Amino acid sequence: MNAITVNNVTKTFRDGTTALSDVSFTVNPGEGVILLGHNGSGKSTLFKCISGFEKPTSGEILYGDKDITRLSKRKFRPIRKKLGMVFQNFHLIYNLSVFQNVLFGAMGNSKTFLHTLSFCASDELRMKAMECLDRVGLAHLAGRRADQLSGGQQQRVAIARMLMQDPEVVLADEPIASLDPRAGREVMELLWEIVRERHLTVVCILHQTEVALEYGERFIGLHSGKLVMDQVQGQVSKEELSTLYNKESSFESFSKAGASHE
Ligand SMILES: Nc1ncnc2c1ncn2[C@@H]1O[C@H](COP(=O)(O)OP(=O)(O)OP(=O)(O)O)[C@@H](O)[C@H]1O
Repeated sequence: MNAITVNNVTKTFRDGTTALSDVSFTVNPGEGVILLGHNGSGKSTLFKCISGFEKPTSGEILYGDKDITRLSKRKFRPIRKKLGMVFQNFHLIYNLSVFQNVLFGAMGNSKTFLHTLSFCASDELRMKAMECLDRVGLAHLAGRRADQLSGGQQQRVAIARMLMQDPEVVLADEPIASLDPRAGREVMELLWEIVRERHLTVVCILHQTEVALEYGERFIGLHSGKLVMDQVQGQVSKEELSTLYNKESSFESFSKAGASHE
């Protein structure tokens, strides 16, 4: 298992918007980090940089000892496979079955796209897809079209699809934002159970401060592109987390506990 180290990352887009400004922190293997911040604070940009969809303008992002910002697409591919993504809007293929959606999760590990189509997939892959669906409690819905599921069920399918990848790291971008409170809790409970049982590293963007406090071991806060909070559980209150959502907040009172993680 590898640590993820973000070193002095700045990202300025072509139109001059600086989304991240000199951001540094390390996520240790197996750590459960909640990333918080107001709309536009840079959370998604940071995720895109960590998952290789955006290149930082300066700084480096290490996966273990490899600087992913300098790797070619080909060299980055095996690392990309270790990064499982869960999105707010699930990103399923809605006119395909639940089973087929989960099989697609193996695409990065399979030799060709064809190997992940249900009629071409090996028995081994098919069995694994059913195991992943079973883990999220949806094996009985394998044959149903993805668009005929509730939001909570769709997110569970997305989690099963991610498990097909055998990820080391889970990057969850507001995984419960599209769900009602009850379904959201169920998804968080399931996601956290899975990351704990597999000792996965997780970085999860959340807007719900109570949920964040319940699940996070560590809280990283961004404000206008800057890292303004890095605290472990027990060091931070709901009120302090809430100040991250006020663009006018001043953060001088927060110590960045990052030093304790380095
Ligand atoms: N491709 C882009 N080109 C120009 N500016 C961008 C681009 N992507 C994001 N930004 C800007 O960068 C800043 C950070 O955006 P980002 O989406 O990372 O924030 P966020 O914290 O994820 O917000 P939200 O909670 O609303 O998803 C914003 O000002 C946004 O408008």
